[in-house]
Amino acid sequence: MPAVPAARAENDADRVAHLRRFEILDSLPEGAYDDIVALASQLCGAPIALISLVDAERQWFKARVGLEAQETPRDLAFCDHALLRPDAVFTIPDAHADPRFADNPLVTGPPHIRFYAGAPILVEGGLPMGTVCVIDTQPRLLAPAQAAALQALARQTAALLALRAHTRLAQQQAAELAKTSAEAQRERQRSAELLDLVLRGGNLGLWDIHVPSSVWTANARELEMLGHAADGAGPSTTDWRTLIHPDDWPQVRAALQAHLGGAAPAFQCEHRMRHRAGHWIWVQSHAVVVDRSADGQPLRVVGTHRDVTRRKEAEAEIELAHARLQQLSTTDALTGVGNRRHFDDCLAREWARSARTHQPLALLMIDIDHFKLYNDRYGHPAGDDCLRRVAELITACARRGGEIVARYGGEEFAVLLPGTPIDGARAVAQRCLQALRDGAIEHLASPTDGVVSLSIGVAVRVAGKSIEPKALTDAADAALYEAKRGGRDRLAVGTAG
Ligand SMILES: Nc1nc2c(ncn2[C@@H]2O[C@H](COP(=O)(O)OP(=O)(O)OP(=O)(O)O)[C@@H](O)[C@H]2O)c(=O)[nH]1
Repeated sequence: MPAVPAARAENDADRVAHLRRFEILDSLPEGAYDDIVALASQLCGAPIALISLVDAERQWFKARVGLEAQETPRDLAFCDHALLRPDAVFTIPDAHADPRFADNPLVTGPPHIRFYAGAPILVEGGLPMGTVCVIDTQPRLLAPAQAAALQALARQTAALLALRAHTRLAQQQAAELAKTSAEAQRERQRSAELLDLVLRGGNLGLWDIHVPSSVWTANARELEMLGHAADGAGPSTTDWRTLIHPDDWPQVRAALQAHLGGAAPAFQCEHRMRHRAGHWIWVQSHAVVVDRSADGQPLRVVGTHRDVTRRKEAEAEIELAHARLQQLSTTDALTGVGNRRHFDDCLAREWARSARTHQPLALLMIDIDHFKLYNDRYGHPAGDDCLRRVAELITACARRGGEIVARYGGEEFAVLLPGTPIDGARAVAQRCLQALRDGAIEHLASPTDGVVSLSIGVAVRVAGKSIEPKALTDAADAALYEAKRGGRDRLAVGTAG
């Protein structure tokens, strides 16, 4: 008659799943479990003692004494029967006399079981995982104290399983924590790399000011920008204010105070900073308050600096070029005094001023006498030299400041005298005539004294609603004509319009 397998409990699948969660099946031997079977064998005086865990189709021995086999099929397992009465010690006093086991190969063959007693190992929730059991080759019984000891050892085994579960959970949590913290570390690293990339890509130095102490710290790029070693050896001062150009300090302070006081969302400004080599570099500065005290006082400001020295230099060059261009566009190339365009602009401007202030505006129209004859006699290049010299002499006569000397036409000059009444204008004209006489530029072809002379028309007007600037130029032209007609080397004053 074959062995009679135990009936399966309804929750057997749950039980097996629970057992497998301990991940103990097929694990290596462990001292704590070995101790339990050694104790069971000794306390019960049995040659064989096992911790048998009942898997789906086998029983596997976590610890054993007196038996070679590591596992047996579940159908042959005495322990499987013990699971049906979880609260009691399952005992077979004599397997030969029990029809369920008499033909069991473990009874008829090695290890020749006659006696079996198994205490179920009950884990949390009351599910039996297997038994702590003792086996003898002789029929017998357990004393009540031995049965109680076997149950105590089964509880110890359950406690070991619970401990194993807790340990594994703790290990898993520790591993997850380590993973999370490694991920957080990696994330921090990535952020730092990204920030570095942004700072490098934008060529930005990073700085940090502790506001109450004004102590300044900076990253490697900032230090490098200021000429210090990137290894962190910064400027000898920790007070950032001493690094700022004194001329720029008021502007920096105002921008900073606007932000610290809440009037501006950020501190932004361009200013110069001291380079270690002694020169100044231009930086574009951006910063924000990142920490405030409980009462709202700024504690920490973090910002960036971009070196904009090259841009600033380029801007200065462009400005200079622009100024040069501006000057070129208003200057007569031959004589260096203002050109006609400049004169026209100045006349319009001064006319408007005269209209506002009711101050007189005087104009001298100055023409070189017999200049055609000069060119004819001395040649055109000498004529050019003569024009330059005359321009110099006239400019020297208009020395009050505010006067405008311009080349009006070929050998004709104009001097505009803002705020000058007729007497003053006449005096300037006289000085010009005298300067030419004193200058004594040889002009042997001139019927007038053998030196270059001038004819000057003088006119003065106060601008008004019904009078145009042309009135002034026409009057000066008419006066000039009078001077020519009167014999040259003289001035004539235009009549008041
Ligand atoms: N060398 C030189 N000559 C110039 C320049 N611009 C105008 N002239 C000459 O100046 C002369 C002006 O001659 P005119 O207008 O006849 O008058 P003028 O000979 O000075 O005689 P008056 O004005 O009547 O005294 C002309 O021969 C022009 O060629 C210049 O830039 N350089």
